Amino acid sequence: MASNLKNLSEHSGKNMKGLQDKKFAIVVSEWNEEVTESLYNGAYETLLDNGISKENIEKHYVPGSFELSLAAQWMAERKEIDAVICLGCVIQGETKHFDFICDAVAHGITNVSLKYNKPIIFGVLTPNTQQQALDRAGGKHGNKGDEAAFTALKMLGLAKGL
Ligand SMILES: Nc1c(NC[C@H](O)[C@H](O)[C@H](O)CO)[nH]c(=O)[nH]c1=O
Ligand SMILES: CC(=O)[C@@H](O)COP(=O)(O)O
Repeated sequence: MASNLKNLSEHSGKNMKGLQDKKFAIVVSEWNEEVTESLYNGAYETLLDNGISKENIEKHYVPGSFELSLAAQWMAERKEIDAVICLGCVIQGETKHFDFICDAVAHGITNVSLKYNKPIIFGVLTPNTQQQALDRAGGKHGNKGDEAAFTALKMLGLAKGL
C-alpha cells in the first residue's frame, strides 16, 4: 500500500508489552541529514512512548546509507543489543548510483538480520525528490522513523511470545 494511503506513524499495537528491558541501537546515515535526523527523532520518541528507557537506546552515525549494513552487523554482534534500527534517505539523482545503493542496503540489512537472528529494521527512504522525503519524515505521510521503531517493537514482541 502506498504511503499516501497509509500514514507511516499509525500502527496497530499488537505484541508490544513487556519489552522495557530491551536494548536498541539506532544507526543514522549522515547523508540528507535534515531528513535522517527527523527519522531518528521519530524512532526515538516512539521507543520512549512505548516504555523503552533512554539508557536502552544508542545512537550511531554512518557516512551514508550504503554503510548501514556494516554498522548494523557491528551492532548485531553485540549480545546486549536486541534490535537495530537503520535510518537513511537515498534520493534519486541523475545516475544509477541510487539503484545500487538501495539494492545493496536492502539486501545487506536483510542478510544481517538473518545471520544474527535479530530484528534489523530497514528504515530507509528511497524517494525521487526531496519533498517526497520530507513528506515521509514527519510530513503529510507521517514518519518512517516511527514505523521503523514500531516494527522493531513488534518483532521483539513476536519473538518474546514464541
Ligand atoms: N547519494 C546518497 C548517498 N550516497 C553515499 C553512499 O551511501 C555511500 O556513503 C558512498 O557511496 C560511499 O560508500 N547516501 C545516502 O544515504 N543517500 C544519498 O542520497
Ligand atoms: C543516490 C545518490 O548517490 C545520488 O544522490 C547521486 O547523484 P547522481 O546519481 O546524480 O550522481
